[in-house]
Amino acid sequence: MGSDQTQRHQLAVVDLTDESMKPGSEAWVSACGVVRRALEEDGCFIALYDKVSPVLCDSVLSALDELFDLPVETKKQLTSNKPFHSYFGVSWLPLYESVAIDNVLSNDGCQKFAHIMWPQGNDRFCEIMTEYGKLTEGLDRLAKRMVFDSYGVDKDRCDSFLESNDYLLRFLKYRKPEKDESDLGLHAHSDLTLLSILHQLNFGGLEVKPKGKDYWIEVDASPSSFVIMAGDALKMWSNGRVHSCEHRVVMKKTERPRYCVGFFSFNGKTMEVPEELVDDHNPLRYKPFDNYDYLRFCDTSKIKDPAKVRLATFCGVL
Ligand SMILES: O=C(O)CCC(=O)C(=O)O
Ligand SMILES: [Fe+2]
Repeated sequence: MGSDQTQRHQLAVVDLTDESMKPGSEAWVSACGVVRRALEEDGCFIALYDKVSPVLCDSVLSALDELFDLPVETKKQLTSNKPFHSYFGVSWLPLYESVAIDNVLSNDGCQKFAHIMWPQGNDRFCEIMTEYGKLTEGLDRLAKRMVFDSYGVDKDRCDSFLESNDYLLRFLKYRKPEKDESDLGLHAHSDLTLLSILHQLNFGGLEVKPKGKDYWIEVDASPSSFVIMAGDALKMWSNGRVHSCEHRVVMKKTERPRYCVGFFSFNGKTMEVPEELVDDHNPLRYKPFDNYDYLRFCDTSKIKDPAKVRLATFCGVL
């Protein structure tokens, strides 16, 4: 449906490489407006961010080749008591496989992961992923600060919110489809996160569906462009203003596997809608909630419900 519409619908691009864009400056205020509109209408925007260098991207790519070459039995040893934090590979998504480092920025997050994958550990892998994680955290903080600013929620509240953010660094590999196999890499879904930052390392394939539309927009890959997407938790925090982005992956015709890195944020403390986002036109829609309770809630059959329904059943104000 509507390939013309798809071509006309461009996702917002926000250039965060501009060092002069400091909070409070004219450029910052205008960019915050773009971010807010994009998250409300499309659920995502493209951030241009050059702190993660092409050299680091290449190192991540080689590290991922090495990681995914390990036997499936080894990767399956990655388990977690948090839902959606373990190895993921299922027969109904034959092209897709992923593993993740929980608490990637903690002292032992990477080390614990590396010891599961390589019994002797892997210092080089940890160095690369720690550097990558820190730089991507910078982008996450910037994006959240822009969201808070755009809704008039002050810096101190943003800082204290960020203090209780947890980060999961997920590595995703998609093999090329065999002849007669579907090219669907990952089914349409929205994430349970606050923000999901997706970095398509070598090939595109990610598609997003803008709010209320019936077409998909392809997102190009480049080392310096990151897709910043709102998840269900940010939708609840924003009193339903932000759209929790629906997305999927359709594999391109490539010989090489596609690699993507997802930097997913959750909040470890009870979250509530800030008072700035509630008024007569926008009455309170969600009760205070716990992000990890929400993951546990979705871990059962609820994950199959449309995002709107599962959010309302989880903590909607009746
Ligand atoms: O591979 C991608 O581009 C998307 C991954 C994704 O949507 C996810 O892990 O939730
Ligand atoms: Fe996703």
